[in-house]
Amino acid sequence: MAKILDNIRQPNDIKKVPPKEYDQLAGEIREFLLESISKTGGHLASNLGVVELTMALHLCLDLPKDKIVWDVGHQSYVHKILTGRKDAFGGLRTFGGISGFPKIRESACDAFDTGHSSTSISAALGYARGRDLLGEDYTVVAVIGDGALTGGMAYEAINNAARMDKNFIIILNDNKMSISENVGGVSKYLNDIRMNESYIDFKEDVEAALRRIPRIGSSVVRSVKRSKDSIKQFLMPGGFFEDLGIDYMGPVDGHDIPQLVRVISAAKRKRKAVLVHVITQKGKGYEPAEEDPSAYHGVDKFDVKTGMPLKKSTQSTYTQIFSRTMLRMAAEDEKIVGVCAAMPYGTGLYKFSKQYPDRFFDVGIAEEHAVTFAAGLAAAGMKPYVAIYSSFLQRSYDQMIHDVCLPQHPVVFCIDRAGIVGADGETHQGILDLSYLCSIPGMNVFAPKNKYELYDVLKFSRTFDAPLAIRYPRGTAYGGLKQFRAPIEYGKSEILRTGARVAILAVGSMVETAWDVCARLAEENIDPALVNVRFVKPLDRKILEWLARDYEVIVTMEENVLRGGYGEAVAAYLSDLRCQDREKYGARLLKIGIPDVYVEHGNVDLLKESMGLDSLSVTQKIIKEYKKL
Ligand SMILES: Cc1ncc(C[n+]2csc(CCOP(=O)(O)OP(=O)(O)O)c2C)c(N)n1
Ligand SMILES: CC(=O)[C@@H](O)[C@H](O)COP(=O)(O)O
Ligand SMILES: [Mg+2]
Repeated sequence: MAKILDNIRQPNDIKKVPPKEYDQLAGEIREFLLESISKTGGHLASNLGVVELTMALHLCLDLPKDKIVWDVGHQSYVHKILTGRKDAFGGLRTFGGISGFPKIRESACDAFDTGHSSTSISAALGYARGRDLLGEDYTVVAVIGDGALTGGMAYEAINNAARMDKNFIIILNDNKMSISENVGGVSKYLNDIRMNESYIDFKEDVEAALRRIPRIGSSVVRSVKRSKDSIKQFLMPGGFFEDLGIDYMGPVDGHDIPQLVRVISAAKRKRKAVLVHVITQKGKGYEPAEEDPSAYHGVDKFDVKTGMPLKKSTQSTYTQIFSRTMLRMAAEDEKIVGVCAAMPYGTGLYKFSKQYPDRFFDVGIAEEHAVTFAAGLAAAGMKPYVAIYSSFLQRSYDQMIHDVCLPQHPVVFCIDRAGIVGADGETHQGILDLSYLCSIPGMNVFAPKNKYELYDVLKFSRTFDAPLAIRYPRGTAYGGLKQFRAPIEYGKSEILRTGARVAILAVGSMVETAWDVCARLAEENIDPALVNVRFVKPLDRKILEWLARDYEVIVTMEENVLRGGYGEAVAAYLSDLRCQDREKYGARLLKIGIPDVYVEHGNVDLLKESMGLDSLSVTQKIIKEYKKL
């Protein structure tokens, strides 16, 4: 049977659909999302939850003239389907395929690239201010989730938006969920409003009735609106926003298209900033996702019938090693506390949160606060472990300097998703952390070579009385090289092979690759030394002096951009040594790492190969260098 969705081929095509067919179209979109994402993986529950909201926005707006900025952007699949990209979903998040996030390069209907949380209101406000300065006329809408609304940047923007005297629309998509249950005061506030079940017309009817009271009616309404008690919440939910000068409309049923169209159309007529509070269900329309939206936030390929993943990995991930070790350490030391920013599952603190609820803090999507909060915990005598993804920790650069490293509070940063993460693309690749961490005076940086060493360095961290950052990649934990397990010694690297003429210094995940490179080089009668760097900062100067003196080519390997990375630190030190004695420290340096670029989405191995980080590419580069000797 012909599908309505088949006629949605370009932006605004939805406007040709008769209203009586909206529900059928919504059903077809959900069916398409399930069919497609079950084959490719991606973000499911959030997109199932915004089908009607996205349809209503597309019915009320004229894209690409009007602008929608999707916060985080993981919920923009329906927007992409309605703007002519349905047929590209077979390649979702694959190399050269469409992104899982909005990308201006992909479509003029993607007004702003997103990926990290809580940026939408700022970006949209910038659009609106630019529009007004240029005397242009289009609608600007930020769509932000209740989770993203726990991010501080959103309040900086809301504070600024309150001064708008032209139309500016914020759609708050409230589904009570971040990736896990949403947390904090904001979530409670929104829950109270939601519980109130006050609908727009009912609230207006009550207000109109009050105003009809002769002589005193209007003043009654005014005093109620000024009252601090719950009746205000009833009559005027969203008081927080209203008190800031932002009109509040809602709560609105986020699955009722006619109601949404009516409210969004009304919001478009406002000559100020207006927040439309939309209530949706994350995972709507797919029972397994409705039951457990966290589990279906980000999915691998799965069986639509059962909801189960098609392949279940039996090997531990670095996240699981971290999770298990945290539980063991916490059992022995009550000073150990765990902090995360809205990602207990992803970072491996979920079990810790269940076993030690009083010593676990999920601060919401608030990485800046998480770090300074941890510094406060350390100042109070606790031993804080901040579990956070490499790319999200970028947010907390100043807090790591100002609140942790300058005062030398012993905070441990457990940095997951360090290196190429793959499918999430540019915004999520963890390829900058060695650079930004090593630039901070007083920070110590460790990269474990395998799962045993992650365990060992976590145990080492317990009594380490200074800031320590431990970075490890997404996914399966390398279980090889277990024969090498020298005790962790502060600032010391680990020599795995001595060899001759060529010496490889490999960082973290690159040790596994380097071990394979050594095997390949052996076939060319090249017998390199191999050092597991371990401490990226401080440098193990003794080892570097030895290699610079006794070897002819030094190779550094890191899954990080070269700029400001380990290789450049080694280069600087070798240069200092040569200033002392050019002859003595004459080794040449070959740096292997990620160039000064952003890395798009795709398969991890494929991306590494494209940047020359794979074993064969590294081997060929070393042979080429060796032949110059
Ligand atoms: C700075 C930052 N921290 C963490 C994340 C990971 N993350 C992606 S979506 C999400 C939850 C967003 O919740 P919400 O805004 O309510 O959207 P929903 O999935 O409920 O639609 C989180 C924590 C991120 N993308 N950016
Ligand atoms: C949208 C977002 O930022 C998160 O959902 C992120 O995609 C999670 O990444 P992992 O899948 O590596 O946990
Ligand atoms: Mg949410």
